[in-house]
Amino acid sequence: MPPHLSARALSKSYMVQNIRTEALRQVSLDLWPGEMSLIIGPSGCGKSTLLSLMSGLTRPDSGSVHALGIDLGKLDDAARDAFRLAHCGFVFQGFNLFPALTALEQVQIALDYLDVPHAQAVEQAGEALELVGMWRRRHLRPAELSGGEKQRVAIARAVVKAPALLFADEPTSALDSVNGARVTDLLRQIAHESGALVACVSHDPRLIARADRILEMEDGCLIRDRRGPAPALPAGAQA
Ligand SMILES: Nc1ncnc2c1ncn2[C@@H]1O[C@H](COP(=O)(O)OP(=O)(O)OP(=O)(O)O)[C@@H](O)[C@H]1O
Repeated sequence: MPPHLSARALSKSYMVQNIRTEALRQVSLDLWPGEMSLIIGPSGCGKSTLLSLMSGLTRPDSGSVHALGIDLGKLDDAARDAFRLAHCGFVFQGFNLFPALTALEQVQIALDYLDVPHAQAVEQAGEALELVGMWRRRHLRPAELSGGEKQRVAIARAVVKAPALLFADEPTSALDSVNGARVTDLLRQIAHESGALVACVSHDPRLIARADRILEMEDGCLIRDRRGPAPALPAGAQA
């Protein structure tokens, strides 16, 4: 099976007040569907930059990203936006939920952007909430949910359109260790059951045991790439 995402010799630097920071130096990697890869490393080593380049949110200074066989560097901004809308889901540390919307509406709204008919959007949103164990709390607004529950709603919103590529940037950093572990297990379960490629950034070494693959970064470079110790979740397992 070919990789769903191939990065080659990716480099990115930032200039701030005449000081250049090399955030990423010649990073190459392949990611496959059905796997949850964890990108770890110390603060400032380039993890978020790598995720941003791989998802087409940012352009590299040099190097290339092929995602689902498409060279993202050849797409103009509008085409990259369309690619992300169609194929990518994102989960961020701050949940990014709308305060006024219920859990069901938060998820349903992701389908409105894709012009999915209302009744179908409600049904799919319900299924996504079921997947993350939040169906029974679908009428609640963010202020009425715990941090772990909010992150599960955010994950439901990211997966409701069945993206081939799911990117998570520090999805557990606002959570205690129990909820952090549950959210990580859920991301892995989604990779295994839906076949999505899941790339997750974290500086939390406790998550290493829960990933299929661990990519370790230091100073803008990928310094280690290994398989995780986590056994596959049994079919139908609840994270
Ligand atoms: N938009 C930006 N402008 C200037 N410098 C940036 C920008 N984004 C990242 N950097 C710098 O690039 C380097 C890598 O940042 P990045 O956010 O990718 O690291 P990280 O490993 O995700 O860090 P953390 O774990 O703290 O979130 C850092 O030195 C950071 O200060």
